Amino acid sequence: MHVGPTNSGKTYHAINRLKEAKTGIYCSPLRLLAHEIYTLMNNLGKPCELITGEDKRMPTVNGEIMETVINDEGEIVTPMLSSTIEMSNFAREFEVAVIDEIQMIQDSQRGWAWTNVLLGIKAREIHLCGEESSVPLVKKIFGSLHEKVIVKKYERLSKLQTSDQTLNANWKNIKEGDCVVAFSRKKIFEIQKQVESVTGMKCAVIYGGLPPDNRSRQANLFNDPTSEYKVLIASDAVGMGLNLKIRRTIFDSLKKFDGNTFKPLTTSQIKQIGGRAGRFNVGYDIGIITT
Ligand SMILES: Nc1ncnc2c1ncn2[C@@H]1O[C@H](COP(=O)(O)OP(=O)(O)OP(=O)(O)O)[C@@H](O)[C@H]1O
Repeated sequence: MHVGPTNSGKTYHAINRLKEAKTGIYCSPLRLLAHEIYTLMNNLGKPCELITGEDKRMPTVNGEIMETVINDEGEIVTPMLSSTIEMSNFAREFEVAVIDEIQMIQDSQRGWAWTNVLLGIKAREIHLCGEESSVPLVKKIFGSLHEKVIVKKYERLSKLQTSDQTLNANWKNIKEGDCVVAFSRKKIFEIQKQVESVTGMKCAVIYGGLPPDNRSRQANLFNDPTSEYKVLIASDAVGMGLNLKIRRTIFDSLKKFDGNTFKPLTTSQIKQIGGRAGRFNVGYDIGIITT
């Protein structure tokens, strides 16, 4: 297990191990991250297939789609596979499996997928990345199976501070590198309109339902210092894995609708989402969180 706060290099170390493996699978919490690892592996010359709920892509070699390789069972076989967690492959055997954001195993709606992969994936070595809070549960599960769990703890690579001042939804105070987090698509577009009109800066937009290619484009626009997109308006979809050049995370609300009622965000959710600010090696050394 690679555990620690956001931006502490957990995924970096797990992916480094995946890069060395002859065969491997990356199980992603998000389509966009599955795409990222698919692209990374193929660019490294390790043929990698992509499977998400709405996309299936064969490996590419020098930008060209690779010929299909089919095994005796009629399955397409490539050494590497990057998939969303719900689309993980339980039939194939892998040297290394990387399961990202393992704390999601405690999620009431999607936790089943992490449980399935944890217990069902056929890999000699499983690397779990996520919050330290998931260690007791994972140890309990593997303990009952007499499997060994090694826990590696990481420290955050850049500083994270909370601000003692709120913006009070006064969007005039928005600055370059800010990311406003809101929890409905309607609210995201409302804020985008307001921020653009009062600051004159363009806003990139990221939310869960946005197709992955579009999401990558928005992330690239925001990260590119030469683009006119200086601000990001996003849902909590930014809370997982994306490398974004955020200076300050501004929560539009500290409550989120869970399908039944509005619930206050937990400390861990605030850290996960807010911790996107000040990401190591991609911009600002100190991240700031405010409302
Ligand atoms: N040892 C390292 N050398 C160079 N870059 C690193 C190193 N460790 C991490 N990074 C870079 O720092 C950034 C954050 O690392 P990473 O994504 O692994 O963090 P994480 O702990 O998995 O965080 P999160 O849970 O937020 O995704 C990435 O851009 C990663 O490439």
